[in-house]
Amino acid sequence: MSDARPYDALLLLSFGGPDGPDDVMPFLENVTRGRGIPRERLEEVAEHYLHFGGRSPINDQNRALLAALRAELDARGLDLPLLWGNRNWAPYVTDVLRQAHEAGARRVLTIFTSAYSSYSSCRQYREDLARALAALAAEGRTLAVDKVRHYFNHPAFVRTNAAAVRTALDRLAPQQRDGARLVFVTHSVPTAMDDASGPGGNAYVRQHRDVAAAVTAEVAAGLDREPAWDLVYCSRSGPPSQPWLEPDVNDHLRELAAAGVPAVVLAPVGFVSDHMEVVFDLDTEAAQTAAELGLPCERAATVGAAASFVAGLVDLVEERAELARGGSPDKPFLGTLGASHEVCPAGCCRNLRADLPAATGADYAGPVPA
Ligand SMILES: CC1=C(CCC(=O)O)c2cc3nc(cc4[nH]c(cc5[nH]c(cc1n2)c(C)c5CCC(=O)O)c(CCC(=O)O)c4C)C(CCC(=O)O)=C3C
Ligand SMILES: [Fe+2]
Repeated sequence: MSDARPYDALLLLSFGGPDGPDDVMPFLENVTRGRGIPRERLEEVAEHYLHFGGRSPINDQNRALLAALRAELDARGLDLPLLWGNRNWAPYVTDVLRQAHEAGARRVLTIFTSAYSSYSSCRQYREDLARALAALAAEGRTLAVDKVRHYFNHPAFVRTNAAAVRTALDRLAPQQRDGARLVFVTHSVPTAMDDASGPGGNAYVRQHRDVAAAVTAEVAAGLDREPAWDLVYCSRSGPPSQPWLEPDVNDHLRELAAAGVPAVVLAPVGFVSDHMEVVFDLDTEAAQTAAELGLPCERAATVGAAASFVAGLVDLVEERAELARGGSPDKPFLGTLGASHEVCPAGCCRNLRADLPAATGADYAGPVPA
């Protein structure tokens, strides 16, 4: 029987993005406040958004995911309200949690639109939640928030990505397919951020490598060979003096072409849907690089609102609820790292700039008045 108790609402927590040209600069200012991103980089990224009419794809992607989640919750008889809140653009998480509290919610379960550990992909969302809870506590509203575990190695995430890679391979001409390289892509982060990721450090890279290997193993099971793979990065930001994870996807495509690799599948496993990084950095920029090199290149779909992925997310909701009720659910995973924690250990994915409260962690003491 399906059960989400003790939770009385489910929150999809995301990054947010501009909905039109007038939103672009205020959105970018929200994202980069206090982060020392050079002005030229901001102007360049503003151009990427303006190239798409000033509208990020992320909001529509989230709306599609919400609709699919609602349908899957309903199909399992889970009638808890489904909310959507963002860090950098409306609907802002504090406003959404305030409305939820007004409607009677007291214990909210959260899913982040990011599958991995790191300050940017996990702890910063936990800080957003802590800030929202503190603001609401100051208004006399008390809420408790938990999150589902990291889902990078959940079978649903791995297998949905593997199916997308197979589909992309099938789009290549038969004579290119056999030697095609699987190039897994994620968002670059400062190497210092990776060093501080997860309980033991470097979790960001370790988790991505684990996913890449697990997806490749799933793909290989349907072929008569094990394709070669690499993990590369896109969307580097920050000052040039600061080391970020490399290689950049464009540099890597140049190396592969020089080495005579016949074709490439780009698999953006670092992104849960077609964000700006995917439609610009990969589908526009990297596609252009590959075309210049004469290197056949297919981009695999992101998990987006695929039914198999959405079913996995709702499995995680049920798993987390059972844990909260004191049960010991099965925690399925693929790869070598094991099922991740749902309550982050103290100091996990440390903020290198400031020490701020972060919800859903062992070291979180509850709402901190603003
Ligand atoms: C790891 C990671 C994820 C994945 C986890 C997750 O999904 O949360 C992610 C997601 C996203 N990043 C996004 C957009 C931006 N990220 C920026 C800047 C930065 N990202 C960073 C890391 C990450 N970012 C970092 C270390 C910076 C430097 C500044 C800082 O230390 O914080 C900037 C500033 C301009 C620039 O410098 O590029 C923008 C506009 C969007 C929206 C896209 C859309 O609109 O579709 C999404 C989903
Ligand atoms: Fe980003």
